[in-house]
Amino acid sequence: MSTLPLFALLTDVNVLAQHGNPDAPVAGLTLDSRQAGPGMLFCALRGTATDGHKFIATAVQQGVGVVVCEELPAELNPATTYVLVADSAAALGPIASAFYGHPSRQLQLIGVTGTNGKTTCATLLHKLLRELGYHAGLLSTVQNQIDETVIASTHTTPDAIRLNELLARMVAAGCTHACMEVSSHAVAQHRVDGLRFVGGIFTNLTHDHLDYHGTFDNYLKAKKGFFDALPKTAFALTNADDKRGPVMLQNTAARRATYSLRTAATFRARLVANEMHGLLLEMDGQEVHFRLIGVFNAYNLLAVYGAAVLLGEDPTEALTILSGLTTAPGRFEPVAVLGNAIMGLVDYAHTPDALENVLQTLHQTRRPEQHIITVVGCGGNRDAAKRPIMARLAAQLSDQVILTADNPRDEDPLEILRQMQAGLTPPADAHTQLIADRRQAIRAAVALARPGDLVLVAGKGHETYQEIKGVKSPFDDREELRAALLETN
Ligand SMILES: CC(=O)N[C@H]1[C@@H](OP(=O)(O)OP(=O)(O)OC[C@H]2O[C@@H](n3ccc(=O)[nH]c3=O)[C@H](O)[C@@H]2O)O[C@H](CO)[C@@H](O)[C@@H]1O[C@H](C)C(=O)N[C@@H](C)C(=O)N[C@H](CCC(=O)O)C(=O)O
Ligand SMILES: Nc1ncnc2c1ncn2[C@@H]1O[C@H](COP(=O)(O)OP(=O)(O)OP(=O)(O)O)[C@@H](O)[C@H]1O
Ligand SMILES: N[C@H](CCC[C@H](N)C(=O)O)C(=O)O
Ligand SMILES: [Mg+2]
Repeated sequence: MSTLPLFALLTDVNVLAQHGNPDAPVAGLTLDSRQAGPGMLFCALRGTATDGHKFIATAVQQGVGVVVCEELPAELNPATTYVLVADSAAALGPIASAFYGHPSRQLQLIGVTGTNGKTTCATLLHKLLRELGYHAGLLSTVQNQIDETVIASTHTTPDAIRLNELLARMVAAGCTHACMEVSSHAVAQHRVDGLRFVGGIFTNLTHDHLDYHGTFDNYLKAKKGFFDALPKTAFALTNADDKRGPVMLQNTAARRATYSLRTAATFRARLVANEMHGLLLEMDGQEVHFRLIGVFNAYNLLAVYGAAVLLGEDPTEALTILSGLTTAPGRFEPVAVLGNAIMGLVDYAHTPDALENVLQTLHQTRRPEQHIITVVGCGGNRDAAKRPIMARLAAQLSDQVILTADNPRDEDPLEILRQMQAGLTPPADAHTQLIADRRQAIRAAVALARPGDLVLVAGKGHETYQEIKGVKSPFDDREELRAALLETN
């Protein structure tokens, strides 16, 4: 087993005190005592449910050689080295980066942050770089990729250890570029600390995750923290049309650039046509057709185009490739069945803004006689404040709505539905139903549809499971919708 001496991992860490052997060999890293083993470094993190410091003794019993912590245990094991730091989470990024040979420094690493559009932008940029001929990696909510090899994803942004391990695998596979999503949780939990980015993209900021961040201001600060940490060699590309776009770049050392559909900006686009089969945009003076649908995707496309140009790619070549790209899985994904004229759509809209955008897009592009039937829910153990807002938006912008379960996790599915229902005002009640079982809800929506109508199943997109009471069972909106459409054929 190859090891590295501890001191080599602490170069970028502010160590307050150290007990034991500074050259202790480190064979692996973990932040979870349940994964701890001989010769490993255990980093004790203060979490949301518990405190990793409680598990130091267990980790030591399991043979870890090094413990990184914010508070030393009362009794120290003479065979273990203890490293005291002010913030373990902030120390872990640089430690993981050093352990895996600073992979981010060997890649052109681009991070995308914002409430909505991260997966779409990161995936489009990855596809674009691949078509330009580069070996490139992707870290996203849907999946991680090394070129075309898929590695399952558990988080939008993995923890610092897994993140650096994946980046190192990309470097080993010959990748020159990597595109990744940077979630607000990741910034707040220092998952990306110690990485060297060559560019950052901001999409937008609207309501989400207030359960975790407490206030909108904290949520904004988490996103802004990513840009504050960018080096001056990087670019920072923001959405000038978003109210919070400019503030993101306020304190960044990076080269600033903007994109806009409405105002003067480094990268400009004009909407020529927004239709069910795609967008026609004038981008940087050239009129181009794109296969993605909806004005919100015009922003994603423009951001990716801007990033490609800032990376030094040829603008015309970038536009030509972008024009042929399809979107990320489960994002405005059509589900059609031969012989059935009902138009099915699966989308990952799980925030009020995303749901409104998708429904507005359907309004802007549908024929007048087409009805919109929406199936939507809200996740359990997540921001409850968005529940009534999402139900109200769904009811306002659809002809029929079915409220249903979306990963209720540890919560009572019916209670989540009641909280959603509280957002409805009387006339909306008449065209809204509650069907907790998502399969039944999708079937009921299809049964309500007439030929030509639109059935939108929102909130789960690419997900292939439904999590109820801690148990994940296979469930895929696309398969369920397809099965329901086949049944009514
Ligand atoms: C709320 C949140 O972000 N939780 C993440 C956090 O866990 P936590 O703070 O709850 O950890 P904890 O259970 O309190 O434990 C504290 C520490 O003790 C350790 N421990 C715990 C028990 C034990 O026996 N031994 C032990 O060592 C844990 O490993 C941990 O290091 O740190 C863990 C390790 O990095 C993450 O896996 C976990 O993600 C959970 C599963 C999660 O659901 N996260 C979601 C909310 C999330 O991060 N989402 C964002 C995307 C949001 C978006 O895209 O909009 C993401 O980036 O994926
Ligand atoms: N630029 C955008 N502005 C607003 N809404 C968008 C935008 N792009 C996508 N959406 C909507 O948000 C949904 C989620 O998009 P996407 O997966 O790209 O976002 P994300 O930021 O990665 O989300 P998550 O935080 O869950 O990782 C899409 O299915 C679509 O409904
Ligand atoms: N990244 C988001 C995704 C929510 C998707 C929705 N289907 C849910 O499970 O709540 C989160 O973890 O809050
Ligand atoms: Mg995502």
